[in-house]
Amino acid sequence: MACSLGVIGLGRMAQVILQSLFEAGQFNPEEVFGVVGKKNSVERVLHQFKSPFTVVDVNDKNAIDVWNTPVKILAVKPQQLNQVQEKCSKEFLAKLPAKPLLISILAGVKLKRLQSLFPDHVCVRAVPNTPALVSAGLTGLSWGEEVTEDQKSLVESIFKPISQVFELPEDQLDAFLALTSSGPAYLALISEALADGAVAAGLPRALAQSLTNFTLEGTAILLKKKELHPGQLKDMVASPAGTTISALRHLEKEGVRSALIEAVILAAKKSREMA
Ligand SMILES: NC(=O)C1=CN([C@@H]2O[C@H](COP(=O)(O)OP(=O)(O)OC[C@H]3O[C@@H](n4cnc5c(N)ncnc54)[C@H](O)[C@@H]3O)[C@@H](O)[C@H]2O)C=CC1
Ligand SMILES: O=C(O)[C@@H]1CCC=N1
Repeated sequence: MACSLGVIGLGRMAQVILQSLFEAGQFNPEEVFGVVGKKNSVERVLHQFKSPFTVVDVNDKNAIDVWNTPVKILAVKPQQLNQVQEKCSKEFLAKLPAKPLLISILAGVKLKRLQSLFPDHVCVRAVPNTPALVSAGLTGLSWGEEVTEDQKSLVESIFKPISQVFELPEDQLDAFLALTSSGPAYLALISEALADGAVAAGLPRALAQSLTNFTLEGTAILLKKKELHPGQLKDMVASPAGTTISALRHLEKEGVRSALIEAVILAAKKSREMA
């Protein structure tokens, strides 16, 4: 049976997307054809999913079948893009009724480059993030030339069950990625550090981590629901001569605000360099 969805590269982010698509019933496992980079990854991926979908490694003779799918998610690292392009089968592409859709989630790689590497495809860029695993993700989308309204709807139907979707001009995608795709790692680091602080101040580890997560979640909900500016919330919490203002004073002295600003700028710069 010809598969409807090809996935090239089944690392961490592709697995998040695929897992969520299966859970949302958006694709059935038997409709999916996956290609991985190494032979021993086949077993790892199948074990992880526990659902029977076709996965082969890039050197398998059947790997070429992935080019026979009308929709593909390209999820290798930017450095692996040329290797993928070398295996692209013109023979299959010529047999497809319409130009197939290639959805690239690669950081930084521009539509212009994708279109020149894969001229027989209609290309789209999607910038997802890991909270998609719990349907709380964000995805930035930029459309390549020739994308039809039907293809736009199809791409949205892939990402909407797992994330809020934002259509953006392509030149904003690096900043979007630096904030939302890399963001979970910054917040995880902050979460771990805050829990360490609570342990140092006397709480048991598991309780400290759980309370930290609730505090982050509650704060995000409060800011969003009440449409508060972060500065307003800070002022609501910091009592005169109280605990919070002494902690905030220390954070400012250590340059935490500036470090976070620079972190996002650096991630956006790195994304641009990956192009
Ligand atoms: N991890 C994240 O949170 C996000 C990642 N991205 C982008 O998603 C892409 C994948 O990232 P990760 O999943 O984190 O990386 P990863 O390293 O976990 O996954 C890449 C996978 O591609 C496989 N691969 C290598 N060469 C291949 C080939 N020729 N054919 C098929 N498969 C091949 C590798 O074996 C590996 O499993 C990157 O381009 C990254 O910029 C975008 C947004 C968020
Ligand atoms: O760290 C990375 O390069 C990828 C892209 C954004 C999140 N993870």
